[in-house]
Amino acid sequence: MDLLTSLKTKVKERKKTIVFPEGNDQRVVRAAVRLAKEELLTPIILGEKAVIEKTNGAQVPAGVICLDPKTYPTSEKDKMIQAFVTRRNGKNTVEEAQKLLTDVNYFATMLVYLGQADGMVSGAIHSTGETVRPALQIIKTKPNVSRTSGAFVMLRGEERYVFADCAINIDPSAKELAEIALESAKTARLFDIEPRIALLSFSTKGSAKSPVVDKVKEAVELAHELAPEERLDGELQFDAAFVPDVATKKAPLSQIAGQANVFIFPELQSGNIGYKIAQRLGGFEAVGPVLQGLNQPVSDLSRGCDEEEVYKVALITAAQAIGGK
Ligand SMILES: CC(C)(COP(=O)(O)OP(=O)(O)OC[C@H]1O[C@@H](n2cnc3c(N)ncnc32)[C@H](O)[C@@H]1OP(=O)(O)O)[C@@H](O)C(=O)NCCC(=O)NCCS
Ligand SMILES: CC(=O)OP(=O)(O)O
Repeated sequence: MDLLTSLKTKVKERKKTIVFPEGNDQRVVRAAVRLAKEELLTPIILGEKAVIEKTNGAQVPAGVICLDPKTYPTSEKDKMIQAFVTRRNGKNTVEEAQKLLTDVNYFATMLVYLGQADGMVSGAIHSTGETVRPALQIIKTKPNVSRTSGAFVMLRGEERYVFADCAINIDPSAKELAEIALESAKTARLFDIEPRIALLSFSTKGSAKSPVVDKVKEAVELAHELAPEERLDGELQFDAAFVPDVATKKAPLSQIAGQANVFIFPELQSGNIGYKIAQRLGGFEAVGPVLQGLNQPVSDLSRGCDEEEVYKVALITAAQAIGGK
């Protein structure tokens, strides 16, 4: 079954509510309206109804909730402010909370935190920092996860891979890299990919020496200790990880080399550049970033996304809300 069909089947059974803070962006509004019409999820679009309908170019159908934070009932807003201050545990005052909650990403994240939505999709017009910071501060990571990270599912014909971290951690430590690798294995399984994980480098099995290579080697050791059952290896160059002939020459003893389908980049510059090259030169569709390791799903779009990508990322967010990772 292709990715889209399997996601639709999954989310249709247990319709989730997803909040879209960017009600003034046509790609977002049209994708949300489509998802409602197809009865795949219940969208909450933030903004004034008249503006949302103008953005859509038509009235929004029944099943779409338009919610304007500016006219949100005072009693509900007060509850939200109190919940925010409590969650921030001394890090923000009531005055700061009032100001922050005028930001649609903070407002939408609080709807998720308070259980009024099951997930959030934003980032079509907001930067990654603006989109994910509220989630990092409010929703936070799951008990055994110290850092959230961003994975892309890369699709081309029958090919399906996971690339991470392409979105969040600028220079992860060895421990964080190990965690990113193991969280990416869970993301892979969410997309029916049985993970074979390569921790990438410019070195294969000691061919180059550098502290940055040592970081990747240490991450491999830590990941093996944390999850000995996972099929994982490194440090590997991309060709050694992906091309069987090259793997035979560069890493003949590796069980993963030449067969990897989950690629872990050593830091964010290579991860973000790598996925965009595969997307723009390699003709892969890049779906994501899927944020891994959060207590509740929040997805950050790329600002270069189109309506189709918003549609798919929303389906993924709903699938994350259902679980099964
Ligand atoms: C994600 C990012 C915005 C966080 O930066 P920041 O908000 O300045 O981070 P801070 O260190 O001030 O931390 C803010 C909060 O988030 C938490 N946090 C930061 N990074 C986190 C992570 N990866 N996972 C979990 N929590 C994180 C901090 O613990 C802190 O929580 P607290 O306020 O409760 O103490 C930053 O790492 C970043 O800019 N990454 C690159 C994003 C990007 O441009 N990607 C390319 C395009 S996708
Ligand atoms: C994921 C990503 O690179 O996002 P943007 O293109 O919005 O910076």
